[in-house]
Amino acid sequence: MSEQAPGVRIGGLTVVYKTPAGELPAVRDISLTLEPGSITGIVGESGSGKSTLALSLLNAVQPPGRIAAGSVEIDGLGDVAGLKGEELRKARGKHIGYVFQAAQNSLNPLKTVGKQLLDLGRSHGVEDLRGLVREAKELLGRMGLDGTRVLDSHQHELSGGMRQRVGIMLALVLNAHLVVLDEPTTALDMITQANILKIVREVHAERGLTTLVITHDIGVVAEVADRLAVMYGGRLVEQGPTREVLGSPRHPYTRGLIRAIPQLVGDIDEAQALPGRPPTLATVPKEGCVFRERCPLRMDVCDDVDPEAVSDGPRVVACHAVNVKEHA
Ligand SMILES: Nc1ncnc2c1ncn2[C@@H]1O[C@H](COP(=O)(O)OP(=O)(O)OP(=O)(O)O)[C@@H](O)[C@H]1O
Repeated sequence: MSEQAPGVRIGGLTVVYKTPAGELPAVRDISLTLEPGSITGIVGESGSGKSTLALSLLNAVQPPGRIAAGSVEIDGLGDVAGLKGEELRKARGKHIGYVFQAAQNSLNPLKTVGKQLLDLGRSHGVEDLRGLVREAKELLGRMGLDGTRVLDSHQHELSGGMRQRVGIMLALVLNAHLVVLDEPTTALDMITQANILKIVREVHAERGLTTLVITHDIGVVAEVADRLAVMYGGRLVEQGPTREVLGSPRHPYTRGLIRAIPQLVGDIDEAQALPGRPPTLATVPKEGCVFRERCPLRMDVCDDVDPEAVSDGPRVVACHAVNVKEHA
């Protein structure tokens, strides 16, 4: 892969998990482009399929899950949905930096962070291991940690927030140009969170990265992302430039998500929780719109016909009610 920010084109991606009721889709027919050099945020409530989509970028969906259809084209790597074995292992880490959702718990409890860093470097053929350690310390220092101390520590000696920052360091240290951050700031207090998001933005700009941030917290996306994609029940319901989507959300789900956030609404008394609960794999409707059970704009057609994603300039919305209104 080139030393520049790669573009990523996800096309018609469907990922299923095997369940007692058969194989059910957690991600269904999703198409999404990550422009080179952009930060894209994916938001949605728990269970909407965000992590499954992110894992597909590394072809790392584990059984009982599998990519059932579609492609994930990454510039310089080709369709990673078709990569296997050694090729795939090399692509991970070196080309794609990844912070897993449970970053606080993903370190090896028996080895110091420094030893794990060296293992990571060796397994990706890094020759200048001293340089790697220097880089790791620099990144940890920027995130407000004492790099030397952290590298000498075992997992149990670090707080959840410190482990999370170690996870971010490990995702960035190999100089991958595509970086996927799954809930990068969940264990952090507000001030540390703001600081980490600032560093994510800085490193993104300095190194020329393409970055994907997965979060249930729309405030995080508002803070960092150029583009925003909203997932519900395994479908992408709305996407567009972050400012436009947050400023004038079109899909009723996006509107509901935004109305539920006091910081974005501007007044805690105005914030209204989104009624109802998101579907699970077993309850997500197989036909029609996945959001209809909670939708204030529900129409008859929503029961039978899955709304198509309709583009309007940089905005894309999949909703019968919105698209009828705006294209009438
Ligand atoms: N290993 C698995 N086996 C069966 N179902 C799974 C498995 N992993 C995830 N799922 C289901 O797939 C759906 C999507 O899960 P996923 O973790 O991708 O969502 P998410 O939006 O990232 O949610 P969260 O923020 O809670 O992680 C959920 O209904 C989840 O229960």
